[in-house]
Amino acid sequence: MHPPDADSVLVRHGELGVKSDQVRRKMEHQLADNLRAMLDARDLPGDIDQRRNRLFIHTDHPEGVTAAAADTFGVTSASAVATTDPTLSEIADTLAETTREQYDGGTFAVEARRAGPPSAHPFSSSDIESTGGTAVGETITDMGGEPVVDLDEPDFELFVECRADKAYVFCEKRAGPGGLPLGTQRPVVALVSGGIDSPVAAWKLMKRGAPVIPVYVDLGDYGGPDHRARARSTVETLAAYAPGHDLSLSVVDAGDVVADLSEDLGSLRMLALRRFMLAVAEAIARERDAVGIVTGEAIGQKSSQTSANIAVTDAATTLPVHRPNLTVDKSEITDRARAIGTFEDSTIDTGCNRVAPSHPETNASLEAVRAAEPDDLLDRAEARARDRAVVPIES
Ligand SMILES: Nc1ncnc2c1ncn2[C@@H]1O[C@H](COP(=O)(O)OP(=O)(O)OP(=O)(O)O)[C@@H](O)[C@H]1O
Repeated sequence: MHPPDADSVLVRHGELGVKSDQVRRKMEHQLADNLRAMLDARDLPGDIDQRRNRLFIHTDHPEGVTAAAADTFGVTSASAVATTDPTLSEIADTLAETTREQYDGGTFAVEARRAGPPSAHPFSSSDIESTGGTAVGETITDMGGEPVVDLDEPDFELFVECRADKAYVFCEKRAGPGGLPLGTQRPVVALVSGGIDSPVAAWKLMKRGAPVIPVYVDLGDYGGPDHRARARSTVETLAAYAPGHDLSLSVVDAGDVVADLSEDLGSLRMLALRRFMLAVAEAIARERDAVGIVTGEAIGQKSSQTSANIAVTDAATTLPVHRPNLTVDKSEITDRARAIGTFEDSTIDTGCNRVAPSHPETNASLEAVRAAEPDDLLDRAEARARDRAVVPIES
């Protein structure tokens, strides 16, 4: 919902404001680049105007641009605004026009913020609220309604932001993902299985500014083409949040490794496989200058993810393994997957064979796993990582 004469989108970012000037400027530039790429990816016109602590996108497609900004990491909220002169009468007229266009019954409120030195305007923010509120009330009466103000939970809310040179009127603050602009942290390798959890984990790292290098370990007969396709689809959905950043999917062939482990390792096979995957991720990270690995694991969610077993798998790599879902309940991870759009891809039935043993070890020791797994397991991981296929992903 936006004012009829909306000509720009006001983009707010949260955490950047508390950084030093130098860091903030760099992050704001990255955010502007990412917004530019997001608009291009969606074929939306817009001129980005970078101001201190906020950005404006001047556009004649306010709805689409608001949605694009609200999908961009680092953005806390976005509003399609009508720009007007910073006078009480112009602001009141714009509020009245917006009411005529958008009011659909119920209570209303006007919330105003005035910024700048007191000398910038001969009125206060409460003056804007009372003059604006009167204009809105009169418009509702003209429309045959009964104007009732509710400052706590209005059905229809209008906002005014009045600055020294311009005033902005809007009816919505569309929430963005928050976090930091993508590209303001060093990259990490994301182990993406295509299940519900790992795309969410990768998205969370992206939200904090770290680009991800997605890696899928192909399980051969234990996975199959649908399993691979599912992983690819989740990465395509993630890539839509990251235009301008390369999310090509590395596919590492491991069918024979899984078959060997399944034959020889009994209750420890999942741990050896997880260690193989982390070693693959580390090899790719070293080559691509990435500084960590992200997985979808949550403590205790599966036998390979007990606190004891995580210690054993972690020992396969010297890189930090980020597990942003570690303490998050499955229902919450699933809600997030639905919100970011990866849930549907993740729940495609793949009919893949089960690698996990019927009685998996839940309290393994590193010594026992090392003794049981093939001596060359981690070397094989390194070799497989070198031979990987890279599938381009469009954003
Ligand atoms: N085939 C795979 N390729 C790449 N990474 C994988 C693969 N299988 C598992 N992983 C990584 O190991 C983590 C734990 O594996 P788990 O068996 O729980 O995966 P899953 O249930 O198939 O998928 P998810 O954890 O995404 O829901 C995953 O979150 C993912 O980061």
